[in-house]
Amino acid sequence: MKRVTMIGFGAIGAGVLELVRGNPEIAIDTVVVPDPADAALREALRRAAPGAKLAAEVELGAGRPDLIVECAGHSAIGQHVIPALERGVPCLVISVGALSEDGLAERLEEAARRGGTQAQLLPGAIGAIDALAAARLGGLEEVRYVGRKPPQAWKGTPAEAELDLDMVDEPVRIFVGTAREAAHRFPKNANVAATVALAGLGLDATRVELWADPRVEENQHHIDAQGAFGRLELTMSGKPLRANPKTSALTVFCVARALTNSAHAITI
Ligand SMILES: NC(=O)C1=CN([C@@H]2O[C@H](COP(=O)(O)OP(=O)(O)OC[C@H]3O[C@@H](n4cnc5c(N)ncnc54)[C@H](O)[C@@H]3O)[C@@H](O)[C@H]2O)C=CC1
Ligand SMILES: O=C([O-])CC(=O)C(=O)O
Repeated sequence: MKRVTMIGFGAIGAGVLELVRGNPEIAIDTVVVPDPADAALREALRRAAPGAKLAAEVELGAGRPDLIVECAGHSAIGQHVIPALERGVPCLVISVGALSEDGLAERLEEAARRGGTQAQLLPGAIGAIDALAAARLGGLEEVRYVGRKPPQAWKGTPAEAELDLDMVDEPVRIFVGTAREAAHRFPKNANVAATVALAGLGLDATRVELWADPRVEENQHHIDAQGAFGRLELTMSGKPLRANPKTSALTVFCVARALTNSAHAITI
C-alpha cells in the first residue's frame, strides 16, 4: 500500500479523495492545507477520508510519505514540492503552469536529481500530451493552443479588470501571447497551455490564445501541432467541476489515474 500526502483540498483534492476512497492500494493519510485548524475543512476531511489528517507541512522526517500529489496551486511547488523532492519523495504535479516562473523548472529538476527521484507533470484537463511529447523527438514546426471558457470561469483573473464578465454576450479574446506569459497571468486557467508548451516547443515558442466565450458551456481546449510526424489537431470540451468552474472534471480523473497507476504493475 502506498502512503500518500495530498497537497490542497479544494475542488480537485476533494474529487480525488472521493475516487480513491476504499482503494486498498492507496492510503491518503495526510492532506496539506494553509490552515489545518479550519473546523469546516476538518469536518469535510473527516467525511471524505476518515483516516486522514490535516497538516500545514509535508512530513519529511522518518515518517515521510511514499508519494506526494499536488493539487493546490502554483505556490505549492516552491513551498512543498521542491523540499519533498530533495528528500527523495516522488511528486505528481498538477499546477504545471508554475513552471512559467523564471528558474522554477530548473530548481524542480535540481531538487529531483538531488533526491534521486522524479516529479511527474500531469496532463490534467488535456489529452494527447504523450503524442505531442513523442512528436517533439522527430521535430515540431508549430504548436498552437487555444483555451475557451465561459465568462464566469474568468472571474478573479486579470480579464475582470478589462471587461464586465456578467455582460459578455460575444466571444472575447482576453489573451494572445506566449504560453509562459499565459501561465503566469492566469495561474488557475492556463496550466494546460504550459503543459502543451512543455511537451512541445517550450514556454516561449508556443502561441496561446485565451477566450471568454458565452457560447460554450464547457472548458474547451484546442491544440494544433505540426512537424516531422505529421499533424495533430485536438479539441476537448471538458465539463467544469461544480465546486470550481475554472477546473475541468477530467483533471480529477487524471490525478486519480496517476495515483492508482503508481501502485499498479501494469499501467495504461
Ligand atoms: N493541469 C491542469 O489541467 C489543471 C491544473 N489546475 C491547477 O490546480 C490547482 C487547484 O485546482 P482546484 O482544486 O480546482 O482549486 P481550488 O481553489 O478549488 O483548491 C485549491 C486548494 O489548495 C489549497 N492551497 C492553495 N495553495 C496552497 C499551498 N501553497 N499549500 C497547500 N494548500 C494550498 C487551497 O487552500 C485549496 O484547498 C489550480 O490552482 C490550478 O493551478 C487546475 C485545473 C486544471
Ligand atoms: O481545467 C481546465 O479546463 C484547465 C485549466 O483550468 C487550466 O489549464 O489551468
